[in-house]
Amino acid sequence: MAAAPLPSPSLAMAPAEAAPAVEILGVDKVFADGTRGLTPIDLTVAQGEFVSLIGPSGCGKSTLLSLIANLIQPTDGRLLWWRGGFDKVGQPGRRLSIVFQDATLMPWARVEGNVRLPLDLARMPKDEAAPRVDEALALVGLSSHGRLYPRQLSGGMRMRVSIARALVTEPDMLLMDEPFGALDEFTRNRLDSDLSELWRLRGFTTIFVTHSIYEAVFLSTRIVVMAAQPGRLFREIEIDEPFPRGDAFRTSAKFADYCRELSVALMEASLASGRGRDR
Ligand SMILES: Nc1ncnc2c1ncn2[C@@H]1O[C@H](COP(=O)(O)OP(=O)(O)OP(=O)(O)O)[C@@H](O)[C@H]1O
Repeated sequence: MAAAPLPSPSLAMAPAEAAPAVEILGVDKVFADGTRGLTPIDLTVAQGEFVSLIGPSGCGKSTLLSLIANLIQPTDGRLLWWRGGFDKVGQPGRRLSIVFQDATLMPWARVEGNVRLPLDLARMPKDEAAPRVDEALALVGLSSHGRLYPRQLSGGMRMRVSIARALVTEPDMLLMDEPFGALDEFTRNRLDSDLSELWRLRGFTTIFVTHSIYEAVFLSTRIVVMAAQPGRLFREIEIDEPFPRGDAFRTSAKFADYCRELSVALMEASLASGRGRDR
């Protein structure tokens, strides 16, 4: 994704002073069959942060993301989006988009039609939508691919289309559930670099689910480690490295130190899983 510089201000460098984008207040989730997805969780993500959720399988990462996306409701506790209810989400400054692991493109529609889908659903006139689709495709480096069909694209390109579709609504918050998990490591590294640059330039708050230690360290301003049985927050690690980040960071001793620290935290989270709450 060759992200073109944009004039929009980035809050990404000052998350500590930024207002909350989402507040998760004593939220837990018990599913209809009695499975406890999460024990009560308190977590605030500030505007402009890039927060990764990582932890053993079943620790509730996707459940937490689905709660933030309002796709499911908490059993107890509440969430605030930009200090308000979900009814205000979608208004300017409060736009939310989600990207799933599977690109889920419409096979019968061209790339540009797939990217335009959220604007079509919002009944935006085609002539108004067209420049936004072009811009979103440019952001992910697919300007010349708009007339192709999904079957003509590689897995990495399909995921770029999925990201363009999320960006076309100009989100203030982007939720990503293991978007690059199915890609080879080389493609994943490139998409990570491009996503990091897009995030830096556009300043959207990002909450990113991953199983990859390297990916979490490379992308995040903060990593939230979770433990399972029951799903809960276990530890937080701030990644104190300026942006833009590139291969120099990926190959640095500091990067290796963070990876080691996160790896130890994950081992401890794994050991703590199934042993009830630890904080
Ligand atoms: N719809 C559901 N009904 C019942 N149990 C569910 C449902 N969705 C998730 N769970 C359970 O809630 C717990 C948390 O699941 P979740 O998918 O959020 O974990 P995860 O950390 O995203 O896992 P993974 O890393 O394997 O994707 C698991 O025990 C899971 O089996």
